[in-house]
Amino acid sequence: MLRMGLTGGIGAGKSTVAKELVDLGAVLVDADAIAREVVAPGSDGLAELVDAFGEDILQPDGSLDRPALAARAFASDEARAVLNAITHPRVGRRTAELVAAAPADGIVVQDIPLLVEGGMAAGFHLVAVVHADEDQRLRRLVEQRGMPEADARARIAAQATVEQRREVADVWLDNTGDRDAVVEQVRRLWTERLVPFERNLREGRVVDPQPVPVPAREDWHRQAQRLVARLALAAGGAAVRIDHVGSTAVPGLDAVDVLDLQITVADLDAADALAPALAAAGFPRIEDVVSDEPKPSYGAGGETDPGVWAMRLHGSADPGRPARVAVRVDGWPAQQFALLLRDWLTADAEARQEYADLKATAAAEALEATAAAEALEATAAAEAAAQHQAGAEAAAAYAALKAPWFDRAYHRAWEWAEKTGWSA
Ligand SMILES: CC(C)(COP(=O)(O)OP(=O)(O)OC[C@H]1O[C@@H](n2cnc3c(N)ncnc32)[C@H](O)[C@@H]1O)[C@@H](O)C(=O)NCCC(=O)NCCS
Ligand SMILES: Nc1ncnc2c1ncn2[C@@H]1O[C@H](COP(=O)(O)OP(=O)(O)OP(=O)(O)O)[C@@H](O)[C@H]1O
Repeated sequence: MLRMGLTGGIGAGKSTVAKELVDLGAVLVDADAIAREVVAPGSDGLAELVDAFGEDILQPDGSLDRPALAARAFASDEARAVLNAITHPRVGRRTAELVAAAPADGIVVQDIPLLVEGGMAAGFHLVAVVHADEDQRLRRLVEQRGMPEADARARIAAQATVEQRREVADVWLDNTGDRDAVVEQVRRLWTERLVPFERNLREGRVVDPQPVPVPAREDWHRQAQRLVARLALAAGGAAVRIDHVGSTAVPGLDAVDVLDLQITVADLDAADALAPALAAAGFPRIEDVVSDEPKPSYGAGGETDPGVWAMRLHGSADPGRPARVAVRVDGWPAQQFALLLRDWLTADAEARQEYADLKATAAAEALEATAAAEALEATAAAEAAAQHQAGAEAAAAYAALKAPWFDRAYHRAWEWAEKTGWSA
């Protein structure tokens, strides 16, 4: 089951997006609807609200007078905290029941207005934020919903900022245009990302990146932090630390668009025990990698023993966000070197340039191999197979190129570490 969190400020267009996703086949779990259910007449939720706020919040028929409660709740932070403390745990429990009842191969969309405020983002495979400018939202709420402007403003003031939502957004749905424009974005999201992501998740398959370096992207760091948060939640106490490593963690370095993450664990048994949780969170295991790491030809402290380069490798199942997750043992050379390489390349412009050149050469070779494969194959399936083969050849060519460079780099980086007093 793939779970996507859908959020956005009041009036941004969540319901509009959710409706389209349901039409496409998603299972919707709507937090606003559940929030109504848990305070329905006769519920213990409603009884608690009356205890806290008084009989004034009831209508003559005994049901909740929503405008009366809203007037209290959005007038003070304290009152809203009391309201949230009563409703949110109940909403959480009911949500869990509904999600558990969804089909195993379902794509579950959870529409949660307060996803960011509640710090829930890391619990989803993907978070989509619907965005419209504040004055646009106000206009829509006032004109189409008949909400008094002051009420709409009070709710906006009680919610997260645009910047806070950007932090958690894997997908940004722009609803500043007309309805058709956002619906088109939703359809593309569904076919290009959600459907293949769900299938990959179910089949334990990871996505491969395009093997071509792209200019360094400023948001790699932020994207990586979102994956780190997801991995941390999935790994729990087994993770000693989780870091963004590899080329995308070096500011300004052009790189293949695949995020490298490293989970540090106490030992390889801990790495193995983590595999099911990582797979369920969207990072299936790739294979047992014993020694795909650069092995220096000399060095102190056991670095030449292939055993201490052992790790477990996972990859992202999300077609929109290729990533590799190496699970390595605390203090072993490979775990230390991943952190050191990132910091050394960040500090040493010359080394960074050498490394960028190496990547560019490898990319040119990959392109040649791909072009040759395309020229040979006529059918789509054969082409896909040939592409895969070309990808493997390109990877092998890259490995052959990079091994000697890494062998030297390992020692250069450690020399730099000693000189500067670096520690992980
Ligand atoms: C205060 C209540 C009675 C007002 O009811 P009303 O029918 O006017 O609004 P409705 O429930 O349809 O919510 C509309 C929108 O208001 C915003 N909103 C609602 N509750 C909150 C809140 N506690 N904090 C910030 N914004 C909120 C959301 O954007 C939501 O989508 C109601 O919103 C409520 O019970 N809120 C507490 C539960 C809650 O937090 N729900 C939001 C998602 S779990
Ligand atoms: N692109 C659009 N153009 C014009 N009106 C829109 C557009 N998108 C949504 N609306 C309208 O704006 C209002 C708010 O949209 P919607 O109900 O989808 O937002 P929401 O985020 O679910 O709101 P809430 O936070 O109250 O649940 C609705 O009346 C909707 O019909």
